[in-house]
Amino acid sequence: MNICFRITIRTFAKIASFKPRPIVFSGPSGSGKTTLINKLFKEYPSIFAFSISHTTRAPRAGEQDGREYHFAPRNQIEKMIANGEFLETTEFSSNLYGTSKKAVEDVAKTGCICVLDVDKEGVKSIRKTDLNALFIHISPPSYEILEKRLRERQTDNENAIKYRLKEAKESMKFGKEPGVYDHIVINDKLDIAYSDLKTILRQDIEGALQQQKLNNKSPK
Ligand SMILES: Nc1ncnc2c1ncn2[C@@H]1O[C@H](COP(=O)(O)OP(=O)(O)OP(=O)(O)O)[C@@H](O)[C@H]1O
Repeated sequence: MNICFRITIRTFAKIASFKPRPIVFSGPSGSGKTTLINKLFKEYPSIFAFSISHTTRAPRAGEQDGREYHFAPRNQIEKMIANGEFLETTEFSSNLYGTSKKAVEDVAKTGCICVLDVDKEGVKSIRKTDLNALFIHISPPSYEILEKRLRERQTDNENAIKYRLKEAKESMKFGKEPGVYDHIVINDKLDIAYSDLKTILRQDIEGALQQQKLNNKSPK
């Protein structure tokens, strides 16, 4: 076999074999998940991507089916749930929301690392599936600092803050349960938390960057 041909086969084998694993972020509201995820997206715009969720809620002005969400009627989503097509679902303000396995696979197929931001129920559901994901818990340095950050964020009224703080206690307890999360990042000083996160994700990021280089070099 000619050497060039052998190298090409090896290259294609590499391209076919590498599939970035999804990263599941979870932690109390206000712990800094969005802040840290946004930093990853900013530093690695071609590496990380969100999957597109399904929802029964009506599209808002400017939203497009298949871009912000897959908009679908309740009976269709319920049928998909019954077929085991979802990794996790949740009901909020009388609307169903869910992340389908296909939506996450679609991201992996592009060579990007799929980012999921879910609550503890979502973590429990995804843990039960065969999705080879990495689970990261983002934790505030303390409950008191979490409360301070939620108040300073100024996005919620008093009732919403009280609700988030109540949920946070459960989420912080859940974060310490053995075997649930692969890593815990304490978000005290933002730069340090981000650097810790990048250390955890170093191999995933390098793998995806490598993959994208191979994809760009491969014959079209
Ligand atoms: N290390 C940090 N130090 C100080 N403030 C921070 C830090 N990380 C995040 N914040 C601030 O705390 C607030 C909550 O952060 P963020 O919105 O990212 O949390 P979240 O976990 O995504 O919350 P939710 O689940 O409600 O979306 C924001 O105002 C953010 O700017």
